[in-house]
Formats: sequence, C-alpha cells, structure tokens
Amino acid sequence: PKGPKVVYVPPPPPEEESSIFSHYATGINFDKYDDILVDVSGSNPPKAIMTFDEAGLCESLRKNVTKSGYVKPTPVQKHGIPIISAGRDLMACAQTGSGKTAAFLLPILQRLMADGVAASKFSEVQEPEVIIVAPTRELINQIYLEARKFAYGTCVRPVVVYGGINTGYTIREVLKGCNILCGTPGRLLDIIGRGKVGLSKLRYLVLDEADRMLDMGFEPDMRKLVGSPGMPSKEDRQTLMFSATYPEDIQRMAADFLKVDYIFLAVGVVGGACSDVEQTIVQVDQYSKRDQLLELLRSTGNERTMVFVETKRSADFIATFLCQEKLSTTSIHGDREQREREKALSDFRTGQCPVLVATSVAARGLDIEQVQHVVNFDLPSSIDEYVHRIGRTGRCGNIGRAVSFFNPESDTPLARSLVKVLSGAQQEVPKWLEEIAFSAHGTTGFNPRGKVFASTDTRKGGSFKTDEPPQASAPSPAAAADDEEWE
Ligand SMILES: Nc1ncnc2c1ncn2[C@@H]1O[C@H](COP(=O)(O)OP(=O)(O)OP(=O)(O)O)[C@@H](O)[C@H]1O
Repeated sequence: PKGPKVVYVPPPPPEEESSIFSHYATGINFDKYDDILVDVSGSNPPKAIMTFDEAGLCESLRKNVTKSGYVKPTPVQKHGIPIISAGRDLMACAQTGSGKTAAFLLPILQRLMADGVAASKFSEVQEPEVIIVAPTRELINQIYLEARKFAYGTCVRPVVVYGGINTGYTIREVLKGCNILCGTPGRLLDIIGRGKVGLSKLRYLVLDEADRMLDMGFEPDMRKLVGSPGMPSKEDRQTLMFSATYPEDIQRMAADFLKVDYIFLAVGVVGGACSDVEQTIVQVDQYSKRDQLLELLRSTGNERTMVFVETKRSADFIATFLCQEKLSTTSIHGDREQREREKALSDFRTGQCPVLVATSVAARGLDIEQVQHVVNFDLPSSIDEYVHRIGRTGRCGNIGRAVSFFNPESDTPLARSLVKVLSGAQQEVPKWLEEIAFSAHGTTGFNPRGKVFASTDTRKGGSFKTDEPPQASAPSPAAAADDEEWE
C-alpha cells in the first residue's frame, strides 16, 4: 500500500481450447530423462508409476494430459505423482525444465475430483482446498495457467493473485469461486488478512521454487502464512516443495513446514544444471561485455535469447543499447510496471522481440518456448541462481546454449562452484577457469553457496557433520534488490 493506487487489470486468460492447450514439442533428449539416477528417501516410499495410465486419473484429467501433448511422465512425475497421491509430504528436487509443475498439479487435481469438491460459487469468503505459492508474479501466473489447463472441463476453479494488479479486481476474481489459490506471498497474505479467504478447507500447501520461498527474503512471509488463523497444522495438511536447487541450510529449515516422515525425492544431482544446456564461459573485462554481446546476438540471428544482468538500471541500459543497434529487444525487471512486464514477456514469447534483457526476476521457473540461448551478461553471485537462469533454455529434452561473461574482478568467488556445475553436467571446463578456481585467490572468495552437490537429503547427515560452521542463507544481492516487487 505505498505509491499510487494500482489500476492495472490483466487481459483475461485465453478461452479457446487451442490456446489453453498450446504447447511445444519435447526434444530429442526427452527419453534420456529415464537414465537419470533417482534417489528417494524417507520411510515406505510408494512405488513409482511408469505411465500416465497408472496415475489413476479420472477421465477428464487423463484427456487434458493427452491434449497437453504429454505422452509419458518425466522422472519427477513418475515418482512424485504416487508420493503425493499416497498423501505424503514431499520435498522434490529435479532439474530445470523437467516437468515439476504437472508432478504436483495432477495428483492434487485428481484428489479433488475423487473427493468431489463442490463446484465453487460466489461467496464473500472463499475456502480453497489448495494454495500454491511462487516467488514472482510471472511465474505464479504461469502456474495458474497450467492449473487452469489441467482443470479444464472440471468444476475445479483456480484463481491467481499477485502484486501490481488492481486489488478490487483480484478480490472479485477470488470471490467468484476458488478451489486452487495461486499467489505471490505478499498479495496472498493481503487477501487472507482481509478475510476474503478462509483456510478451514485447506488440504494442500505447495511451495514452488521452495528454496527461494524459504530463504531470508521470503521466510518471514512463509512463517506468517502457515501461522495464519485457521491454517491447518502441518499434521493436518499436505505440504509439497519443489525446486531444482536446495541448499542444505534451507532444507533443514524446510523441515519445520513438513511432517517428520516427509519424502525427499532427488532426480539427478541436487542443484545440478540441466545437461541439455551447452554451457560456455567466456573471460571478459567489464568494458568489452557490450561489444561481445552484440557480436553474439548478431551471430544468433532471430533465435530467442534471454540476457541476464545484475541490476534494473543496467537492464534498461542494455535493452536501449541493443534497440539502438537495431535488435528487437525488450526488458523485464522490478522497476517496470506490471503492464510493461507482461507486455515484455508476451512480446518475447511471440517472437515479436527475440531478445529479452532481464534481472533475476526472470531467473526461475519461466517456461518459454523456443528459448535457444541464455546469456549471463553479468554472472549472479550464487551458483543456484546460475543453474536456474541457464535452465530457461534446454527444457523438456530440447537442446539449449548458455554463454556467461566471466569477469575475474567480480566473479572469482563463483569460480569453484562454476567448475563443479560444469563438470557435473559433463561440460568442458576452461583451463583458465580451473586455475582461478583453485588459485589461492579463488578459494578465499566468500561464496555462501559454495558447497554445491554436498546436499542430498540432509536427514542422511549432510556436510554439517564436518567442521564447517553453518552459514546463514543470504539471498543473492540481485534477488534482494528485487524483493520489494515480488509480491
Ligand atoms: N510428461 C511430459 N511430456 C511432455 N511435456 C511435458 C511433460 N511434463 C512437462 N512437460 C512440459 O515441459 C515443460 C517444462 O515443465 P515445467 O515448467 O513444469 O518444468 P520445471 O521442472 O518446473 O522447471 P523449472 O525448474 O525451470 O521451474 C513445460 O512446457 C511442460 O508443459
């Protein structure tokens, strides 16, 4: 409630079936997902399913899965669906672009259908069965559209709430009926605080990008959410967490939100990059970055490229520069109005602007067709952030490329974890990077997320058995800088 009143009302979501179910094709590496090692821990995990037919979906859901172009489940779906259907709490980690969203939406929808939720109708207080939270407005909107797609033709009504949109409009949408409430933390707490949403029927709480939702930026909001009046205790609800990365300190804290016997599911290496992304690291100095970017974008032609920068100001600056160089470019960051953010994303999605310059606000979760390249114009300070950013390409078995500008003056603290992530994803590690990483200089750099790959299920006894003191989970500076607009 600061600044002028927000009047923006987003365009209505598509009504035609063809847009609701529009999707892109899986790539040549989709079948290789089956070779990834899966680690399930926790007592009595249910057996994985091999096909969607085994998922026990009702007819309308099964039809929607087919219309979405899904032929067979990905590993996180094969394991995640039966775990959720069995009523277990879950902390799931699987690489970017491997289908985590459907892994939680399908079993939740199935349960609602099986129990015959009442068709929601107008009421001054809504009592959703499901709450889904995610860290950014664009991501929660995407999850909402996925929920709407899978719920198509059923009586289950998903609604989305996020900042930057007219509150009156948002409230009216909620009051029309709400089974699945999707929201960013700030707006969600606001709506609950206004008494528009009651929690007595809540059965599922889903944290997407869970490690981000529980880091220093959002942890207080998540504690407030689970402490809201009427919120069922963790014993009386099912709590589900998904991400591609899970620092150990966050995992340990996440246990506060989960039943003791939650299941930990890791598909591949926790925090590992998607190996369908070809990663290149280029050593540059600050002043040659612009020319190198230009050269790179000229060579990629009209292929869609996301360019990540550190600050909102440089996002504007680089986008303007590229436009002056006659490259159709748009930008997304936290100082832009919501209307502009959504326009930017849609211009990028349609290919109207094949280049999108973005801050970390676009690093996680966004699923955009045909993104062939990611450029880290500035590297992030945390390795997990890097993994999420490059994961905007190489999705669903498709091949992607990521080029990162490494400036030794500022990026040396990241060198070690970068080497680990590169080799973990079978990428070539440049000699110079290895030298920086293992030189005295590289090792003394402070990097709170340095211990990549140390974390599997922390209950098995992770690196806290070593002498290293626990480190506070600080959000990366970029993330912190964008926090104020993430509600
Ligand atoms: N079984 C499947 N068959 C075909 N396509 C699928 C399947 N499951 C998911 N997809 C598609 O793959 C894409 C990536 O899925 P999704 O966005 O859920 O990935 P994610 O694991 O959440 O990634 P991120 O970590 O980046 O958030 C989406 O376009 C989704 O519709």
